[in-house]
Amino acid sequence: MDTTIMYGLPAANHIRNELQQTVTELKDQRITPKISVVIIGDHPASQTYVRIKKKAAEKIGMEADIIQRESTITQDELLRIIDHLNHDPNTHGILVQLPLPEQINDHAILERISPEKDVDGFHPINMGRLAVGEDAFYPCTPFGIMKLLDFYGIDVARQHVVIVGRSHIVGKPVGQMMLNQDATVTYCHSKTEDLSYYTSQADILIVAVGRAHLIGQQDVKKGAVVVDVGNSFQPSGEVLGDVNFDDLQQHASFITPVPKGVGPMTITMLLYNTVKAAKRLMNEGD
Ligand SMILES: Nc1nc(=O)c2c([nH]1)NC[C@@H]1CN(c3ccc(C(=O)N[C@@H](CCC(=O)O)C(=O)O)cc3)C=[N+]21
Repeated sequence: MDTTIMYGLPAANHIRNELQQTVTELKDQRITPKISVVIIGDHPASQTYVRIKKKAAEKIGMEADIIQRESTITQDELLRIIDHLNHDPNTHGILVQLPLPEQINDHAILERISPEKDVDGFHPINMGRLAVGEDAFYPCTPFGIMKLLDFYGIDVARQHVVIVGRSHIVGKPVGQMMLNQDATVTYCHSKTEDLSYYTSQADILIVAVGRAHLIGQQDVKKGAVVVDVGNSFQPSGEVLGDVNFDDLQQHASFITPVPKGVGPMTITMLLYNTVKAAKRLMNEGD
C-alpha cells in the first residue's frame, strides 16, 4: 500500500505564513494580537505545551503572556484572573490550560471566559454556534484535523467518518465539524461494544481517547485514512499515539504520526483563533 504520512508541520507552516502576514497588517494598525495563557500547577506535560504555544505565537509576531499560579489557587481567585483578562483590551485570546486542580470546577471557569476571547472554543456559546453551523471559535484540535485533511487533499463529504472518543474538546466537536462538511458520522466511546466492528467500517478513522496503541491493523479497513489524536506519555518520556503506527503504515492510505501529526495543527489553530479575535476588534473599531 502506498501510504502517505500526514505530517502536521507542512500544513501548519502554510497557515502560519498567512497568519504572519495578517499579524503584520494588524501591527500597522497598532494592534498586536495577544494570547494570555493561564496555567495552574506544575503538570510537566502542560508546561511543555504552554512553552510550545508561546514560542509559536512569538515566531509569527504575536504576543503571548503566561500567567502561572500554584495548584492551591481557589476558584474565586482564578475567576478574578479571568475577569481581569476579559476586560484587558490588549488581550485578544484567553486560554486556561487543562486539566485544572480538583478544587476547581472546569465548567465554571470555561463559562467565565468571554466568548469573544474564547480561542479554545470551549465556551458553551461557541460550542452551540458550532452545533448549529454558525461562525464561531472552533476548538483547536478538531479545527486542526479539518485543515490537515484538507491540506492533504482529502474531501470528507459523503465519507464515513468513525470517531473513537466523545470528549467535549476533540471527539464531539470534530464529529460536528465533519457533519457540517457532509460526512456520515459514527461516534464510538468507552461504552461501545465491539469497537472493532465500527472502526473497521471507517473511510476516515479519528481516534481521540488517550489509550496508547488501542487501534491496530485488525481494526482498520485497508486504504482508510487514520487520524491519531492520542498523546500518552510513557515513563521513558516517549509520547505514544492511540494508534499502532508501525502496524498500520502499510495498511492505511493516509496516516498521522505521533508526535508531529495533529499536535502542530492544534497550536496553529490556536494562533489562527487569536488572530481572528484581534481582527474582529479591528473591524469593530471602524
Ligand atoms: N485549554 C487547553 N487547550 C488545549 O489546547 C490543551 C489543553 N488545555 N490541555 C492539554 C491539551 C494537549 N494539547 C496539545 C497541544 C499541542 C501538542 C503538540 O504540539 N505536540 C507535539 C509533541 C510535543 C512533545 O514533544 O511533547 C506533537 O504532537 O508533535 C500536543 C498536545 C493542547 N491541549
